[in-house]
Amino acid sequence: MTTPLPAGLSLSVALQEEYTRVLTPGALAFIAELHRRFNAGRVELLARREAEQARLDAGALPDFLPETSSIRTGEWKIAPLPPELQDRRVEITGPVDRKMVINALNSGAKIFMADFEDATSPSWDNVMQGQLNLMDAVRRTISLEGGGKQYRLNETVATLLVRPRGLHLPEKHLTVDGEAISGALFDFGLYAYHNTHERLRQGLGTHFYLPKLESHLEARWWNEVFAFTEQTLGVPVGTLRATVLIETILAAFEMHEILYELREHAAGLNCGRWDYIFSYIKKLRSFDDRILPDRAQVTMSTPMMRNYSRLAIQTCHKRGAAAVGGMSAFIPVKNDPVANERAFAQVRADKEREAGDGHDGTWVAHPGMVQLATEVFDRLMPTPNQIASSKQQDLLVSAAELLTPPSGTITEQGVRTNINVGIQYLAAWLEGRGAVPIHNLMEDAATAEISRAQLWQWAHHGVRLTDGQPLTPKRLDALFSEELASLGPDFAQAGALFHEVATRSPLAEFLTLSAYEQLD
Ligand SMILES: CC(=O)SCCNC(=O)CCNC(=O)[C@H](O)C(C)(C)COP(=O)(O)OP(=O)(O)OC[C@H]1O[C@@H](n2cnc3c(N)ncnc32)[C@H](O)[C@@H]1OP(=O)(O)O
Ligand SMILES: O=CC(=O)O
Ligand SMILES: [Mg+2]
Repeated sequence: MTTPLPAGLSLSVALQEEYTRVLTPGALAFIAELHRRFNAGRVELLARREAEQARLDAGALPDFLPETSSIRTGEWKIAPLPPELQDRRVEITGPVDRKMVINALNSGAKIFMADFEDATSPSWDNVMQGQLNLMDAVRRTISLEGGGKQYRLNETVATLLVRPRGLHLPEKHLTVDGEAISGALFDFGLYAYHNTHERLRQGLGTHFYLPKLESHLEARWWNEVFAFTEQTLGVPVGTLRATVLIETILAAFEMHEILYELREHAAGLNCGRWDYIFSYIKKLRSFDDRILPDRAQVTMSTPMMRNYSRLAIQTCHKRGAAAVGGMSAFIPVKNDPVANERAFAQVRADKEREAGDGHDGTWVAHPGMVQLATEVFDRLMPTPNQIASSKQQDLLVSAAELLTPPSGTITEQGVRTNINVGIQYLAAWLEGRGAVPIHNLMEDAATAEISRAQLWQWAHHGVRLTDGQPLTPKRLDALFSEELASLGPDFAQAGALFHEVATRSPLAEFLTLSAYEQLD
C-alpha cells in the first residue's frame, strides 16, 4: 500500500493498486471505528445464539416472547417509506460480479439486491471487486466488454440494495487490534462510506438487506450501527434503510420486535425461505418429531411455510412496511423446452401465491424471470404495494402452526441429491462462485445448507427411508462414496469438506465458516 494503514489495522494480503480506491485511509478509519464500537456487541450476540441453541437442545421450543408482548399489540409504525422503496414488485438478486451487476440493474426489475451473502463466495478479490463494482454502479460509470458484448447501464435501472455478510462471518484479511473484522461491518461500512453522499446527491437513500438475524437484539445492534453511520457521515436519520430477511425460525417469532427496533431505519421484511428451512432443521435438530422430508417436498405451499409467509405479510402491513416474498429456485433451462416450460410454470405459481396472499413484491434469480413475475404482480396487485389493504388482517397463527413440520417422505434419492448438490456447490464456492445452476435449479449457500443439515439430521436420528431401511452413518458414508465417485476426482476437496460438515457432531453452525478457512 502506498499510504500506511491506520494504527491497529493489518492486512494479510498485498493491496493491489485498484483496491486502494476502496480501502482509502478514510474508509479504513471508518470501518476500524465500526469494529471498535460494535464488534464486542456482535460477539455477545453470537454467544447468545449458542445459549439459545443449548436451550432448544435441552427441549425448549421457540415461542413469542412474553416480555415484548406490548410491542406486538401496540400501535406504532415504521418511518414512512422513501419513494424508491414504495414499489418493489419484482426484485432480482445476484452476486456482486461486474457483469451480473450491470445485467441485474438493466433487467427491468424494480430493485436489485447485490449480494455479499448467500450468492457470493467471499474471496478477497470477490469482495473487493464487488465494492468497486457497486461504487461504479452508483456513479453510473460501470461498464464491461466481454464475450463479444459491450455492457453499460440503461437509462432506467433498478434501485440498488446491498446485502452484507451475516454476523457470523469474519473478513479474515483485515484485522483491527489483532481481531478479524466482521464481514458484515466490512461490507456494510465500505458500501455506506463510499456511496451514501453520492446517492443522496441523486435523491436516493442507501439501502440494505440484513441477513440471517435470529432476534430483535440483533436488529437493535444493526440499528445502532446505522445510527452511528448516519451521524458520522453527517446525513439525516433514515437515509440508511434496512429490509430484514426473516430467514430463521427464531426471527419468525420476533417480526414485530425486529421492525420496532429498526423503526427509523426499516423498510420491510423478506421471506428468505431457503435459510428459513435450514434454520428450522438446525435449531430443532434435537427433536425427533420435527424432521423434514426430502428438500423438494418442503415447498411454500406446505402449511408451515405458508403460515410463516402470511404472518410476515400481516406484521409488515400493520407496521407500514413492505412484505417481500422469496426466491423460487427454478431458473430458465437452456436446450430443453419442456423443462423450461415447467420451470416457468413453477415460478408463475409461486409468484401467484405470493401476490395473492398479499406480498408487496418478490425475488427472482434470473433476468429471464423478471417479465413473468412482473406480469403476475401487475395483474394481481394493481397498486404499487398492498400495505394499506392487507389481505392478512384477520390472520391468527400460533407458535405450533409455525413449528409443525410438513408431512412427506425421505427417500434414498433425496439423500443422494443432497450429497451430490452439496459437493458440487462447495466445489464451485471454493473456486469463487457463490451461486450456481445445478440440475436446473439455482443453488447458493442457503440451499446447500439445507442439503447439509438434512443429511446430518436424517443420519443423526437414523430415519427410515421409503425403502424401509434406516439411514445409518455407515449407509450415509457408502452413499457419499458412490456420489463422489460419480462426480470424479476433481471433487475430492469439496467432497471431504462437505462430508465433514454434514456428519460432524455437534452440527457445525454454518458450512461457509469451515469452507472459508480453505478459501484464498
Ligand atoms: C437463497 C437466496 O439467498 S436467493 C438470493 C441469492 N441467490 C442469487 O442471487 C442467485 C442469482 N442467480 C444467479 O446467480 C444465476 O442466475 C444462476 C447462477 C442461478 C444461473 O446462472 P447461469 O446459468 O450462468 O445463467 P445464464 O447462463 O442463463 O445467464 C444468462 C445471462 O443472464 C445473466 N444473469 C443470470 N442471472 C443473473 C442475475 N441474477 N443477475 C444478473 N444477471 C444474471 C448472466 O450474466 C448472463 O448474461 P450474458 O448473456 O450477458 O452473458
Ligand atoms: O436469502 C434468502 C434465502 O432464502 O435464504
Ligand atoms: Mg438467505
